[in-house]
Amino acid sequence: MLIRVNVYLALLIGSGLVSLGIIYGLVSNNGSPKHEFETQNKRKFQFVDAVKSEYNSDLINKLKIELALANGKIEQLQNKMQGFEERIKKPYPNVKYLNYRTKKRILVTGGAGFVGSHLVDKLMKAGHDITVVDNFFTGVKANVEQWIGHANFELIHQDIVNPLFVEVDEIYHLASPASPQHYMFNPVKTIKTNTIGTINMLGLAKRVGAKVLIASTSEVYGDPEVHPQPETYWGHVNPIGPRACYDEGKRVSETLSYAYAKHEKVSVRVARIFNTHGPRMHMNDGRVVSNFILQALRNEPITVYGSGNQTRSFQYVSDLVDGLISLMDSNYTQPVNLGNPTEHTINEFAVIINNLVGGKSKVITTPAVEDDPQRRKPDITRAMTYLHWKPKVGLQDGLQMTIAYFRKELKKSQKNF
Ligand SMILES: O=c1ccn([C@@H]2O[C@H](COP(=O)(O)OP(=O)(O)O[C@H]3OC[C@@H](O)[C@H](O)[C@H]3O)[C@@H](O)[C@H]2O)c(=O)[nH]1
Repeated sequence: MLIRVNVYLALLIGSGLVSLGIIYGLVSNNGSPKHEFETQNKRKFQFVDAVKSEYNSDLINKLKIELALANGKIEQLQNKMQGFEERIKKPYPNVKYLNYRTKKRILVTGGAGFVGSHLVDKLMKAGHDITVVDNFFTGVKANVEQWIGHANFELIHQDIVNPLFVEVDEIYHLASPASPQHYMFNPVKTIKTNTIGTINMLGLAKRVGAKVLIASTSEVYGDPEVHPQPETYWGHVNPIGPRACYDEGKRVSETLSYAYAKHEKVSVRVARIFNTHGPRMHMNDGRVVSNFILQALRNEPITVYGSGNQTRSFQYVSDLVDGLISLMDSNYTQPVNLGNPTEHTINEFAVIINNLVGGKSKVITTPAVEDDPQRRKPDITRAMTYLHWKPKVGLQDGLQMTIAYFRKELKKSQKNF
């Protein structure tokens, strides 16, 4: 019994001592229990604040990621919608009504190309029946897609090196690669197109009694020794140089035209086309205008081949199309230069284009191109006299439209990658 009482006492004293110890500990540590309570509370709040701010920054980061994902999805949907909108068939552009007396059946070879498609637009709008034949080497269906399905329009996928049998009243023979990079890609093919292809078109014209316009080029003058170049100048062409497939090909094309005119009584027109630019030039056309514009838009160095002192004169595509139609409609059968006589050096073009684009590209010089014509400017007296034609679109205005086109194309192509 005594032992049990002692144990109780010991326990009581022990627990009392422990309590005292704790109270002492608390008091000796921070002064008063109230203070300790406040400190603990403060700590608790600090802890809660820290947790809160960590939670907040986690939350913000999470929200940021979700926002970025949502933005990505919105952009994807916008692109999809734009794709759908582009696929929705737009109504055809207005086409004039022509009766059977005034409506012509017209064949445009190379009609899906840069110049050809603009010509097709104008002839379609004028109300004629148009047949386009193209092998799509440099032409693209998109250039004529606005007419596909129209009752006045037909598209034939064929190479004109193979004979073509259609009934037409007029033939605009534009089919041939025209950019030096493209025509040098397969010189034999370029020669075949401009010789066999031209024979096929002249043969067709002879068979059906059609009038035929041959798209020739300023390149028939080669690296000219006469400046500016009148149609009476015979030219200065290297017959075995890298450009010969095109230059000589077009010269044979002209020769064939006048042989058919003289001996087969085919009604021919020959347009000598000078440098031209405008929308629907190929993105990788390789010619100076498209190269410089794309380089300036991408802030890449502008590549001037050689000294840059060589000159060119650029016309806008709508002027050329007007000239081609005026020539076809005229009674004039000798070759006619179609070009804009405003002449600039390539160095000047680099600056003009860079400024118009508002780019920061620097201009660099790369090795000169073999047989590059050093000066080129059309004498357009003939066109003015016999066709009453002269270019209407100024260089800067035309370039603005070409730049706007490439800006749009570049955006499209960037979206697709
Ligand atoms: O990036 C380039 C591209 C071209 N050039 C130069 O710019 C000048 C024009 O060259 P392009 O390739 O545009 O065209 P070219 O005048 O040589 O040939 C053109 O002539 C008239 C048309 O019939 C044809 O479209 C084409 O053959 C050349 O002196 C060429 O060397 C550059 O300095 N840098």
